Amino acid sequence: MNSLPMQQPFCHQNIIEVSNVSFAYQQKPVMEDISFAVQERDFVGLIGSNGAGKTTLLRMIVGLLKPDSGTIKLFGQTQNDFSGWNKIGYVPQKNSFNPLFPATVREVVMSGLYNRSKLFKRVSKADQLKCEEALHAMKIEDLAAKRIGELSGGQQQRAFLARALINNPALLILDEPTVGIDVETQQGFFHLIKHMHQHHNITFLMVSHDMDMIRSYLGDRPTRECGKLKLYVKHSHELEDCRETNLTHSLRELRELSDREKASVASWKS
Ligand SMILES: Nc1ncnc2c1ncn2[C@@H]1O[C@H](COP(=O)(O)OP(=O)(O)OP(=O)(O)O)[C@@H](O)[C@H]1O
Repeated sequence: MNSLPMQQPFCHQNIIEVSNVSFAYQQKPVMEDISFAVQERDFVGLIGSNGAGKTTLLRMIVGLLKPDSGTIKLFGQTQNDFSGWNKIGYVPQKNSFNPLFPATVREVVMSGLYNRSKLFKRVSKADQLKCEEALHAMKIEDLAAKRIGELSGGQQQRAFLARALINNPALLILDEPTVGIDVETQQGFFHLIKHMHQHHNITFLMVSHDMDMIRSYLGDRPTRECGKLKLYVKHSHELEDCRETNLTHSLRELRELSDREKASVASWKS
């Protein structure tokens, strides 16, 4: 009998696996024995009252805080073994920048590319191109040369999203990304992240207090509750499809590609 474990369908792979995690600040417990998993192509909305520990949890996931007990795996590896940090884009809770902060928007966005090995290298043409693409995606090309501190809160938030996008992340972790952003920009932003979720194979973990947005995209009821936290989850396509193999996904991608090509030929002809 074949004793090999059955291979998981592609998009059922755990991207984040939080197992029995507890954390306290100076002996004051924030969460106890939390476990959940985020699978590839999930969009997870993390909801909870003020002080429930949402930011603390995100900071543990991205390695800025260490759980007191329990483990967190990323892309199947423990955080100690994990080296693919550039696969993760993280936008922390809104910061307000001192208007005198010297970096320009372009420099802030570019800094998303730097890790220890790149810090002292010259910026390549390819890196510049990535930066321009990220600025373009967030529609802030015209602000690129401005000092980040001169921007409005919403514009700063876009710059931080561009910074998170520059590495073309597989996982985007957002902590209340639309706080302080006007309604129109919020709608544009949600439209963009939904598009990224449905068409660009990005997995999302997002803290938000915007229940209208959460319900409209992720449904009325939480899929899971752990401690004081509620998780609203939507997979990027019908889960039934995932019972198939990778082939379903490949076919879907081929179909989407061919639709896009048809659309671009049609627009070229007209
Ligand atoms: N650096 C810190 N030192 C001590 N206590 C902290 C620290 N950061 C957060 N806390 C406390 O830990 C608890 C959880 O904070 P956290 O910021 O994770 O909550 P949250 O769910 O993100 O809240 P909010 O919705 O208000 O952003 C709160 O009681 C908070 O006061």
